[in-house]
Amino acid sequence: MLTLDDPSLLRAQCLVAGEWISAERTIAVTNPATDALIAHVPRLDAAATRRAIEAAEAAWPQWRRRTAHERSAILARWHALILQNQEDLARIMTAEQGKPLAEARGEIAYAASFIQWFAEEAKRVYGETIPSPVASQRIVVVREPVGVCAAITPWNFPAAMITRKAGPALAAGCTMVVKPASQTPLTALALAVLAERAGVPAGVLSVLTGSAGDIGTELATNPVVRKLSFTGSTEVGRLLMQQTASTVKKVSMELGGNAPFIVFDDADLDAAVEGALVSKFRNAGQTCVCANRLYVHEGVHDVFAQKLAEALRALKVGPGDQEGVRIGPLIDEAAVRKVQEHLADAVAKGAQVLSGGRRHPLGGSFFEPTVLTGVTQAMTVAREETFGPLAPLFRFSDEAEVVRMANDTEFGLASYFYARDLGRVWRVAEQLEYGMVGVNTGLISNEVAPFGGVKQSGLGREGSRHGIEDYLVIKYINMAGIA
Ligand SMILES: NC(=O)c1ccc[n+]([C@@H]2O[C@H](COP(=O)([O-])OP(=O)(O)OC[C@H]3O[C@@H](n4cnc5c(N)ncnc54)[C@H](O)[C@@H]3O)[C@@H](O)[C@H]2O)c1
Ligand SMILES: O=C[C@H](O)CS(=O)(=O)O
Repeated sequence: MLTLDDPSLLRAQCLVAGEWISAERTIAVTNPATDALIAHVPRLDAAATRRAIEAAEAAWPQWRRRTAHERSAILARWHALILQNQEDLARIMTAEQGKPLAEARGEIAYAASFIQWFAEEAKRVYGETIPSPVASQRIVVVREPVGVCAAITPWNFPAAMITRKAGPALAAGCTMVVKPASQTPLTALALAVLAERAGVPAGVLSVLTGSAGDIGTELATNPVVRKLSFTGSTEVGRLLMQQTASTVKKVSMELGGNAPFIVFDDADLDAAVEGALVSKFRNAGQTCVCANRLYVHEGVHDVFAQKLAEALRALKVGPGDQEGVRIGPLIDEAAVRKVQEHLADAVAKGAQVLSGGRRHPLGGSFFEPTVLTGVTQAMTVAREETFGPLAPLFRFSDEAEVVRMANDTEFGLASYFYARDLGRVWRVAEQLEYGMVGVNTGLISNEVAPFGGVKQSGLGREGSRHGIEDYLVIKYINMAGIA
């Protein structure tokens, strides 16, 4: 049973055009740890999406005319309300997504930090003047909100992936229609309750649950929508890029990953093990920046493998609302099957299970944190994002060879390596073909740095001073006839 200090935050309705609406057709939201029903949310369609888009268009002129300071003050209130309700929001998140409560609390704080960051960035959308080549002309450049925006977000970070988009959009003076993942809508709807309480005007922010295809296609093809920001799989990202092309929308794509995690022979091994635990097993391995391939120098491989396996054995697996749990359930049965497929393929091709390797005795979608050794580039786990608690170890001996193997993927989101030689740190950091590089750390995500990938891991950056750029357009004003 989900017990909240403020039960009104558990909202089984959608915020559309300033109204909370229900629907005859609904989607069941269940707890992945217990399969228990939490709530039914509306199964909205393209018509409801059009209403939200029309309301966003109608609300935009007034919202963009507010001063940056006024928008900033509303975002600051939203930030404060999120933190004041952190415990309830974390409970809702753990119930519908499964992550341990401590991680959920952390995600709520992380999500709130984007609202706070962009409340401040709203006041720094600067323009420029350019010396004119013509004496009677003056050249001014201003940056303006792009207009009605759409956001489609994944289930693994149900709060932060929304605020990482809504924060800069509203700060820039845009309006936004959000479609959260159907597995984790309640966190998004609770954030919408708090946005409304903070003073976000009707129509400026709508949150719709329902058919991904129906809502998504409307958001991707409706000409009123000028910008679409997507976080999710590369496969769906490609589809949305095709669909948005018909109306030439701005797009931000935060897509899949296949992060290498390299441990050199001069690494601090205890730090590397700690980094591997964070990078590989946060959210039970269900993050886009999880270490997906662990390359360990042959000179330290066996010690590192034993240390990692020993550290894993200390991690408690169980429902996220239980005290001390570090590894919650995977989101669903399909996620477990993908881990099993990667595991079976690797073992069939010669890998060995050092630790774990089975469904957890708790049953359901719980899986033992697993370490594989003897893994090679020929195995599926080297090419596909596992998105589960499976740590495949690859041996290497040569720096140039391991950089080549690390870059041998169509993905380019996050990468990590542990080394202490300064020359090696610079060489490897510069040669890794990724949007983000963690050096001697397994956790690189924060609101101040530009988060995003290269190659087929996406387009654009979220967070940092760059994150608001995707919600702005540049206008050049030439004033002639000046004596
Ligand atoms: N780069 C990042 O910042 C980042 C962050 C989190 C997750 N991810 C990636 O997301 C994936 C896991 O999340 P997921 O399973 O929710 O991804 P997903 O692509 O299946 O779904 C993401 C969102 O897209 C919606 N969607 C699905 N099909 C759609 C369609 N045809 N049209 C419109 N919308 C559609 C879903 O309902 C959901 O809201 C992984 O690949 C992970 O790497 C990336
Ligand atoms: O799944 C990847 C998200 O971006 C989570 S985080 O930003 O790395 O915490």
